[in-house]
Order: sequence, then structure tokens, then C-alpha cells
Amino acid sequence: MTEQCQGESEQARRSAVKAEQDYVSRLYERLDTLREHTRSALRAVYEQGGGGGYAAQMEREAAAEERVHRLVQLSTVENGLCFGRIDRREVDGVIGETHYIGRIGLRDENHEPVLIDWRAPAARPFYAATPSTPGDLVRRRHLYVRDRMVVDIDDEVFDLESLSDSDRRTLVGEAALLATLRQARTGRMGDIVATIQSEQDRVIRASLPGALVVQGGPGTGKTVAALHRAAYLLYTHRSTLERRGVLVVGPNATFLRYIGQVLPSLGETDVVLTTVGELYPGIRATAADPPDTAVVKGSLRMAELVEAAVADRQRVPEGDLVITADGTKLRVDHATCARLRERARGLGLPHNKARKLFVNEMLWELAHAQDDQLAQSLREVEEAEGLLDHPDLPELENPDAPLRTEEDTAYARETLWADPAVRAAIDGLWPLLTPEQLVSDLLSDPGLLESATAGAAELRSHAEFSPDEWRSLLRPPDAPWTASDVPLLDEAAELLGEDDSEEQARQRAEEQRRREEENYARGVLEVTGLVEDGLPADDLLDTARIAERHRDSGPAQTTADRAAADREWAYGHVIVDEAQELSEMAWRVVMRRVPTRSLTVVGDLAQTGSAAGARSWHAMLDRYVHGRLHEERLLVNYRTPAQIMEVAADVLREVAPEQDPPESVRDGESAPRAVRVSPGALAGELRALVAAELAAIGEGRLAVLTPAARHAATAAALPDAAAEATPDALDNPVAVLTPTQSKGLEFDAVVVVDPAGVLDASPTGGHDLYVAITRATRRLTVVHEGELPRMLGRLAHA
Ligand SMILES: Nc1ncnc2c1ncn2[C@@H]1O[C@H](COP(=O)(O)OP(=O)(O)OP(=O)(O)O)[C@@H](O)[C@H]1O
Repeated sequence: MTEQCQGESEQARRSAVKAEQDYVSRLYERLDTLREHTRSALRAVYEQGGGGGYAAQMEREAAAEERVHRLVQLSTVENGLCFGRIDRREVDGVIGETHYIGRIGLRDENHEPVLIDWRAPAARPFYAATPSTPGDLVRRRHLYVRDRMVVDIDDEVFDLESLSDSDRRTLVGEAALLATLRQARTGRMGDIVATIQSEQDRVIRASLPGALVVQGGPGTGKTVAALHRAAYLLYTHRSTLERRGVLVVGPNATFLRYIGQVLPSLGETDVVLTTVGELYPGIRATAADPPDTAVVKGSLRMAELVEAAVADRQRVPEGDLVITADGTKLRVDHATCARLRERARGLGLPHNKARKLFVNEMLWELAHAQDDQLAQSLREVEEAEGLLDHPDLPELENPDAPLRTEEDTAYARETLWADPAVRAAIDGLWPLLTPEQLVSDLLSDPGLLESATAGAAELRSHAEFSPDEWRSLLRPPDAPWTASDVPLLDEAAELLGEDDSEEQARQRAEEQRRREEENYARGVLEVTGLVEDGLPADDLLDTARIAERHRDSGPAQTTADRAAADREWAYGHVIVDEAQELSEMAWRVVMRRVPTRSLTVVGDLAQTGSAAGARSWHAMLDRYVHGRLHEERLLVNYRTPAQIMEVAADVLREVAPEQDPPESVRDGESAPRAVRVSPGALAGELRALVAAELAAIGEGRLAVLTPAARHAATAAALPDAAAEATPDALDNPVAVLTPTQSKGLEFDAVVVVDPAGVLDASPTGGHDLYVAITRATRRLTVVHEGELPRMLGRLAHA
């Protein structure tokens, strides 16, 4: 290009930027106006005061809630309100339309659309158009807006002929996507509304019913696409999903925190984000089982084991049941006890519900036993006194009439139930059980476990456990709950049914209150967090005021709050991330939460780290979705540069040759390398190496990934690093994690310590090494003491 041409092009670009600035400024003015309207409407609701009846109060709360929600939404879209534009082709002399695409839809005062929500059908061409299938698009333009200023534009032209001369001169080079990908990581995943790629768009806009499986290698955008899908579904099916809610299940708390801002940044705050370990309300299971135990606990046979364990708690005494109540010995014979158990079981109700019948009938039996006793002792007295057949006594009208009326017997039942000896005896035969009690007793009592194992094999022939297998389940009674216990608790809850004892009800209410408070606090933090992200000062004031006011009136329950606290909640849609890690038993829990089987399952079979996890999507899911499983594949890696991906591909070829690695979208800035350290010198060398890597990445995040057995020692060598996989681990520039803990995360620089140790740590060590290497967005260093594993032979030594 000549200098003159360059100058002209630059000038044309500047004027195009200016024209876009005028448009964008008008959009922000509109946004400000809408905020002001919403704020005034909210004030008006608050100023109404607290009068009126309960209904009026509830109505006011609902109105306030709706406006707060809208205000939060209008605040979240401040950054990047508008990020794109599409120009359609002229058809039959009718000038082609131009649409601006943004985080939300806006209309001007005449109700004309001025900004199209990225999820609306009209925005679809922005994402779906490709050079080979442009549809009716002439051009797609990305707008770079910072602090309300258009700083740049980036065009992709599909039909050069249709552009005016001045438009042609504004064409600029760098693709929006690459610019985004090069940014340093912040420890929080961002949204990608401006740069969704067409293969991802297919995933995001897939229809609501049925199970969609998204299989894709590391960094292909599975997580981020799944989150955008949640936002898309909420927008498109708002009435269904707002009532039933959307659940996102992720692998751990660090990951949930990492992705936690994506949906709020898209204006969606009412989604439940949780882990499998938290799917059972009231339990927060973070401990992990040894791999062997996790495999047994994850197996479907555990369903039968729990079923047998419940049946074992419905007992028949060895001989007759004999209870001393109120000084009298009452007897119910063995056969009657067995009959009562069978009748209660025959109801087909959960254990705690069927117990009502069992208790009822047993009390009748005891009351009748009492009647018999009474008759017996009366007869004995009469005999002793010689009263029987006494000529002076008037003849009874009906000598066989019972001594007590039905009413007396009913009263006697109540008295019997109040007797601790009676209650203890009946509880021994058919106790009221909580899932926690049942599972804890089962796993800590070898007798119960062995008996349940035998029972499981009787129930279903496939449900056999070897002695080694069932013994691997044994643990101390006070052991903390593990994530693989949660499916057992959920299974037990299904089989036991509600325990309506007062204490349980109180505990549930308490747990619910705690969750509400937590959610509320999190919501406020999110709102105020936005302020730091550049919200105008008057919004800061108002947001804080709203938050305070909101607190005074107590947190109103959102669908998400209610859903999270209710084990039996049926969600409208469930998204499972890192889904390859879920065991068969964990899938049972997930499926219970979504009876309609409207699911998005995202994962990568090449990254399966849990020995109880998936080897095939069909094998894992077919039994639930019966052929309604649609699979999409993502093939492009947006995270890991090509040079690092080549190293990962070597590992994959060794550990899962049937899987193809994804193709990197970009080249890296530095070659991945290996560093050999002499045994004993690791701590000192690691400190220096981490310092050098940090300097190389500038702002950004670094992870030191190490086998679990070396985690403590590695963390001790780096005292300033975040050493635990807590939610805020990624707030620290350096985190020391195991490969398992790093699942789903990404870092500008990754230092893998002791790759041979990673490989040897578990049967799926190769998959873990693949995961570790593919966390890097820019730099990879592998530190080793002994021989470098052969599969890493491509790495050059520094
Ligand atoms: N279209 C896109 N535009 C910009 N960034 C993108 C796009 N797609 C993906 N990314 C970025 O690529 C990175 C990887 O995405 P993501 O974490 O969703 O991948 P993943 O497939 O879930 O990976 P893994 O299986 O390793 O967990 C993220 O930083 C994400 O923001």
C-alpha cells in the first residue's frame, strides 16, 4: 500500500470510528435514561411505606424485587454494552438493514429497536456467518468500546462488492478473537459475547429439549459456551426456566468461583451453580475418597446396596416381641411381627412413610395384647375370688363382649406410644431414619455392610461386591462426607422419604435460612463488585442503598434460592461441566434433578481423571435419555498455543490414542521447555523459576501443578502462593494445585512439577498430565528430577 493510500485508509477508519462513537453514545444515553426510570420506579415503591395488608406488602416486595433485578441487569451491561454490528445485503432495491448487537436489547423512546440482544434470533447472523456461508450479511463489524469510548473497529467483509468505497477503506486487520485471546488472565473467566465462533454458536442455540453432549478437547470453549447457553436458554424460554430454574454443576469450588462472573456479566443472576458434593442440601462434601473406594461408591451397584441397607433396618425379632409396658408384659408373636413388616413393605412407600403403618399396626397389636392381658388378669381375679359362675351375680348380657371399647383401645395405643419402652422396641424394628444416619451407620459398621452386601446380591444378580470391595467402603463413624457419599445420601433420601420429625424440620429450615443469607450476601457482593468495574459513582450510592434496604426487608427468595435448598426440586434445565468426571451414581443424582432430561453435558473423555468417571457418553447416559442424545464436537482450542498443544498431543497419543487433540487457533510467544533440577534442590530452584515466569507474564496468573503426594512440600517452597484449592485461590497470582484441582481452569504460565510422579499417581495419571499441560495460555515449563518421561521428549531443556 502506498503512503497516500495508507493515509486515506487511516482517515476513513477514523471517521468510521467517529460515526460508531455517535451511535454508541446514544445507546449509553438511552441506558442512563432507563436506569433513571427504573431507579425512580424503585424509589416510588419504597416510598409507598409499609401500609396495607399482607397481600399488598407481598406485591410491593415483588415489584421492588423486579426493579432491583432490572437495575442490576442494567448495571451489568455497562462494560461492552454494544460490541458488534451487522450489515445486510440490499435486496430488490431495498436498502440492507444494519443491526447493532449488544448484551441486552434496547429500544428508543419510539419503541424502535436500537440494540439487539445477542441472544435474539436477529443477532444470530453475527455469530453464524462464515466466509463460506455468509447468509445475507455483507459485513460483520466488531466494536471495541472502553469507558464508553469506541477505541477501534474490526471488520470481516463477506461481500466486498456491496460495500461503499469509503467503507472498503476502513477495513482493518486484526481479528477480534485473537485480540481477546492474547489478554492476560485475571483468575475469573470472562464472557465471549463479542467473539462467539460459529461452532460454539450451534451449541449455545441448540434446542431446549433432550440431552446435548458437547465433547471437545481442552480449551475448545466448552465451559464458556455452556454458560452462554444457559443465558441464551433463559432469554429464549424465560417463562419456563424462570419458574423451574437452571442448574450448573461444576467440579469444585475454585472452578465455580472462576466461572461465577460469566452469567452475571450477561445479566443472568438467577442460576444455581454447584458441585456434585453440594447437590444434597445441608451437606457440603469436599473430602475425597481414595480412588479404589471412589470407584466402588460410584458404581451403580451401590443403589442396590443402599436399598438392601434400608431393608435391613426393617427387622423382625428373633422370637416373639416381648415388651414390658407399665409393669405388664406384652407379647406379639414372631409370625405377626413378620406379617406386619411385609404389609408395611407391600405399601411400596419410602421407609419413613411406611413406618407410619407399621407403627400403627404394631400399636394395635400391643393394645390388643394389653386387652388380652386385662381379660386374663380379670379372669384370674375372678377365679381367685371364686366369683365365676356365682349364683348371686346377674348373668352378663354378652359374656364374650370385649372388656374395652374400640375407643378405649385407641386411647390405650396413644398411652403405649408415649411409653419409652414401647417406642424403643418399635424403633428397633422399624426406626425413623435420616439419610445421614443410614449411610453413616452402613459405612462404619462391618456387620451392617456385610449384610447389605448379601442383600444387594439377592436383589439383583449384577449387584455383587467382592469382600475387598465392600471392605474398601468402611470408614470411622465421624469421618467427613466425601463427594462420592452424596449420591449415596441422595439414594437413601429417595428410599427413606421425608423424615418429618421436628428436629429434622428445624434443621432444614435453619440450613435454608443460612443458604439464603449466603446467597444474599453473595448477591450484594456481586452488585458492589460491579461498582469497582467502573460503574458511575451515583450508581454506587444507589446500589448500596438498595442493598441496605433490601437487607432490612429480608432477602426475598428467588427461584434459585428455593431450588438450591430443595432436594426434590425439578430444574427446567441442567448443565453439567467436566461431565466426564461424574460416576454412574452421580448421574443418578443429576437425573433426579431434571425429570424432563433437558440437559447440556460438556466434557472431554480424554481428560477423565476419576477412575469412576466416563469412558463413553452413550454408556453413561443412554439408560436415562433413551436415544435422545445429540452430540456436538468442538475442535478448535482457543486457550493453548500450538507449540504447547504439540507436547500435549504427544501425551494424548500415549494415553488415549483414540482421541484427537484439538487444533490450536494461535501460535505461542515462547517455546515450552523442560528444566532438570538435582534431587534435593527443587525448593530453591522452583522459587527462582516461578519468580522468572511471573516476571515474564507480567500481570496474569501462574499455576504450579504437582502430584498430590508432593503438594504440601511444593506449597511450602512457595510461601506466598495460594496453597489450597479454595474459591479465592485464583485471586493470588500464583496457585499450587494438583492436576485434578486445576480441571477447567487456565493460567498464563504453568509449571508442571514431577511429571513422572503425575503419571504414577493414579491409573489415569496420563490423563492428568494432559490436563496439566493444557492449562497454559502462554508459557509451559516442566520441572523434573529424574528422567523426563518419554512422551515429553519433544521438550527442549532450558
Ligand atoms: N469464542 C471465543 N472468544 C474468545 N475467547 C474464547 C472463545 N472460545 C473460548 N474462549 C476462551 O478460551 C478459553 C478456554 O475456554 P473454556 O475454558 O470454556 O474451554 P473448555 O473447553 O471448557 O476447556 P477444558 O476442557 O480444558 O476445561 C477461555 O479463556 C475462553 O474464554
